[in-house]
Amino acid sequence: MIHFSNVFKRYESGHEALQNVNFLLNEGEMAFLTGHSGAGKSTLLKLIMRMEVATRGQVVIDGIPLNTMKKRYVPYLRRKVGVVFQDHQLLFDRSVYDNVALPLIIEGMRPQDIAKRVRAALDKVGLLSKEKMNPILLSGGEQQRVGIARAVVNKPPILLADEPTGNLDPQLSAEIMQLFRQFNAVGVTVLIASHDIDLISRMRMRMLALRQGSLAHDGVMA
Ligand SMILES: Nc1ncnc2c1ncn2[C@@H]1O[C@H](COP(=O)(O)OP(=O)(O)OP(=O)(O)O)[C@@H](O)[C@H]1O
Repeated sequence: MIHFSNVFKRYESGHEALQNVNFLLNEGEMAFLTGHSGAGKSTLLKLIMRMEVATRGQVVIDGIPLNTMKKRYVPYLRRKVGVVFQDHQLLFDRSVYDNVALPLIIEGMRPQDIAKRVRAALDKVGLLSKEKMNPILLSGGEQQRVGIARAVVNKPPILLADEPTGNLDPQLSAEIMQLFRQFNAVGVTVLIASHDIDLISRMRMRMLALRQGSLAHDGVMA
């Protein structure tokens, strides 16, 4: 599903953010991506979304090699990949419902189909009763749940998250991680960049650890 072979990424500044990264995340697998600040986590996620392109090597997503992918196919790739950000990037001039509906409106889906999908996504994250509220009134954990609902509303086969619990306390972080597990349990391939080694080790899941752009560890932490 997500396949990196001998991937290097050098930015125009000359900085080599990733060096010879190799891993395969199969369909339906879930893993964490860790590493010190500047280790290359966000760069790796950007390569999967094709916000950046590898300098050498190959990134293949769901059978599609991204290096040679034509620009016009990028929106098609992005529909396959739901993304959750640390700061959730919600719009505070509209309701929870409208925030979650946004990707479907952009896709041009019919309003009655949008309503079904949005309510199903809000139900999964436990926020159906708050659909009319402005997200600014919600707690940090609830805002992150809205961000997750928006990321999964078009049912992408892949879910990426960049520090999704960065601003949350340990209890809320564990709840958010549980939510990712639930999506994984129904077949979604999940990759989560996180600094939270304690939480990751408690979850006993596969961990890809970057150190200065190289993959230093791949496996369940002992
Ligand atoms: N657009 C860019 N141009 C030049 N250098 C960049 C660019 N983006 C990132 N870098 C550099 O590449 C390296 C890896 O950055 P990246 O953001 O991938 O790390 P990270 O592991 O996500 O860090 P953090 O945990 O702090 O977000 C860093 O040294 C960073 O300064």
